[in-house]
Amino acid sequence: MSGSFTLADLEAIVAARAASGDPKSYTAKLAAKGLPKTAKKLGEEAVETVIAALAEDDAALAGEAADLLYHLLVVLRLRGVPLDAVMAELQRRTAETGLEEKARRPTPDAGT
Ligand SMILES: N=c1c2ncn([C@@H]3O[C@H](COP(=O)(O)OP(=O)(O)OP(=O)(O)O)[C@@H](O)[C@H]3O)c2ncn1[C@@H]1O[C@H](COP(=O)(O)O)[C@@H](O)[C@H]1O
Repeated sequence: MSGSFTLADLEAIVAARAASGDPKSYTAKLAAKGLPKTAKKLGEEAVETVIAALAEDDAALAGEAADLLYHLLVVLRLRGVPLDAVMAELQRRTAETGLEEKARRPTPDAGT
């Protein structure tokens, strides 16, 4: 059980470790590589999560999802986007259904 541990708690850990310069910190090492490398890593974790969702057991999927959320928080940190901004957007979307929100999105340019 995770108790009261939240993504906001992990966000604070990520912020502190990214700024720590601690040679033993994976977060510091990743942050030092910069946004392009970290974003690429996030993409890899997303693919690994998809593979786990389709072909692995529940524990493997939970592990890959944890890797994905952690790497997302590192990317958000490097971009200076607080988790609160993501949560505010998700909360705003609760006012309507996903399909209603989708219908309001700009349609892709058909090339005309
Ligand atoms: N939640 C995580 C977390 N999830 C995944 N990972 C790391 O993400 C990496 C993903 O593994 P991969 O095999 O995909 O990648 P890798 O080959 O190890 O790394 P690359 O060389 O590919 O970059 C592993 O090294 C994991 O340890 C994490 N590292 C840190 N945290 C949290 O961050 C805290 C601080 O960690 P440090 O910054 O290491 O002190 C920890 O106490 C945790 O709470």
